[in-house]
Amino acid sequence: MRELLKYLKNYKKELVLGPFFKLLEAIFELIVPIVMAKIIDKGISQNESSYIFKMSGVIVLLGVSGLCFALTCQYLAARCAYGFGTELRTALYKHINSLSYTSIDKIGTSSLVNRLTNDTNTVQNGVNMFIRLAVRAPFLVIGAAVMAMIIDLRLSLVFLVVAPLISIIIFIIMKKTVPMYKKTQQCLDRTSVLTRESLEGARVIRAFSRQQEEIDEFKEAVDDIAANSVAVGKISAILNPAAFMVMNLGIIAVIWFGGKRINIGGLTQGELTAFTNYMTQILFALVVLANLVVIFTKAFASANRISEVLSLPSEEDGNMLPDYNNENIITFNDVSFAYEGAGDYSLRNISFSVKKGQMLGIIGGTGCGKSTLAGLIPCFYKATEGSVHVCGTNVAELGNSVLRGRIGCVPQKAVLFTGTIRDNMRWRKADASDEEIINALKTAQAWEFVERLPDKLDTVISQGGKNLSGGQKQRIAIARALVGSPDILILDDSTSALDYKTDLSFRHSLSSDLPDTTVVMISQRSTSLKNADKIIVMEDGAAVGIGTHSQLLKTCDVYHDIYISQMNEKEDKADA
Ligand SMILES: Nc1ncnc2c1ncn2[C@@H]1O[C@H](COP(=O)(O)OP(=O)(O)OP(=O)(O)O)[C@@H](O)[C@H]1O
Repeated sequence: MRELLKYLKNYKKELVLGPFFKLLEAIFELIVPIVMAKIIDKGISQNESSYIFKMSGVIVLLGVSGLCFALTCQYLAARCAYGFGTELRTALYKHINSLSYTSIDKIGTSSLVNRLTNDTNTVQNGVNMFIRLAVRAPFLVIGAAVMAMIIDLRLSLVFLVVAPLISIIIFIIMKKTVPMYKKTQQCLDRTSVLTRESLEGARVIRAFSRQQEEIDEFKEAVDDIAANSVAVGKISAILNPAAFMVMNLGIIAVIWFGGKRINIGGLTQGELTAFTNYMTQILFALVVLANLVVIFTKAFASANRISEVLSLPSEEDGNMLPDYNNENIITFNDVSFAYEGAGDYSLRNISFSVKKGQMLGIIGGTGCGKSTLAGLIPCFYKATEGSVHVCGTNVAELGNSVLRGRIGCVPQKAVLFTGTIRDNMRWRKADASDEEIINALKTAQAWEFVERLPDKLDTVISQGGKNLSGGQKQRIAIARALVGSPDILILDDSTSALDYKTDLSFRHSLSSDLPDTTVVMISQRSTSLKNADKIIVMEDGAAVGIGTHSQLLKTCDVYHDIYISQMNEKEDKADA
């Protein structure tokens, strides 16, 4: 929580001046009933119209000055709250970008988006309201009570009964509703996650005709919010009538006892009017305080959720890659790995090494740990046991930007970003020339279709690359990783959408165009890995075979079975 306060440090002036101006407005508001009393007691009772006009002018002046103070406070509050919100959002966004995969997995992407948007807005609103009302409302309650006591101490005993009664009503209602507000916030969170998932997966939902199930699930979540909000509304609805009832009973008591005091000359009519005015001021201020409690409760809950993210450690920037002459560019020493929170190991006792310029193939059934193994090389996750070395240095000790700058990654799902093809191609190397980009596109077998596009490299890729086919997206994603000739290229089943011929041409171009690049290729097709210098056969997190294609055919049953089944499939297709 305290961590968030540092984003307010540039707004100290607003934090002091804002409530100060609101305080001035409240002081002026407290003066008005006194002036009213004077108008009644002197102006009206003695029929002094000039006095009435003069004092009415004072009331107008007080009103206009109060308005100016209120507007100044509003301006300062907005400056502070929105400035704070912007700084917090920027810092949070920067921090999220520096989080390790493990931390991102822990919170979840949808929840991170919510914290970055909804929660920062709620905290921002909390700061705004703090400046505008946190000082004013309690000051008005105390100030009005003091003013009433100054007018008539004995009559103000009514306050001692009315104010605690109203406070008790507010307390009981808040006690019931505050937890419900928290629950509503959780329900809103769930709705945001569902909205995000169903919009992102709209095509899949339609392909599986799951619209109704999604609508039902969404409706259930929205109904939860509605039910909660209605329940809160019903309880909160009691607040105003109950408080006003107590207040009006109080006013009756004040007028009753006050009338008697007027008769014996202990109080004037104007003072009694001022007294009742102070009573209503107290009531309104107490209701504002109740609303403030709700706003602050929400803001504190959101601040905690933001703090939780900010307290997650950033990926530290470690050492530079030293000059390295040993030929083993990647080495796994008895590596085991378990995802945080997952009961079981996803990788067990993996040991192998790859030489510079070689190609390492990884093959195995789904969920056997291929992507997990490849993800340890750029240190997306740190090995739980054992160590991973790149260029002879433990990746856990290397600076991530240094390490990842040397590695080109093509993930399983080709993700492109809004912008031109050229923009997307410059992700590894910001100043890559068109020639470098075109060479990378040629190696990835993508230039043939990019060249035919009317705008070529200037073609705009729409959100998520929706204006490209799956194979085209994959080829651009591969080309993006090739720009700047990385030392290591990781292809995570990245040629799955390519036909056999394009896949073959790509592999040929890769070995001729980037002879010094070490390639780690995950593939379901044994034919794609046939020429690899080393193939790791994975099964249930363990390496059940390591060797060349011909060695594995003889020594590894799993590999032999995969190869034979794929050959049979090919023959079946040829027969058909
Ligand atoms: N972020 C994660 N958190 C927890 N468990 C995970 C995570 N990612 C993967 N796993 C688990 O680790 C195991 C290995 O997953 P991995 O993605 O490495 O398999 P894979 O061989 O690449 O599969 P596929 O061929 O289907 O892509 C699986 O059991 C999977 O459920």
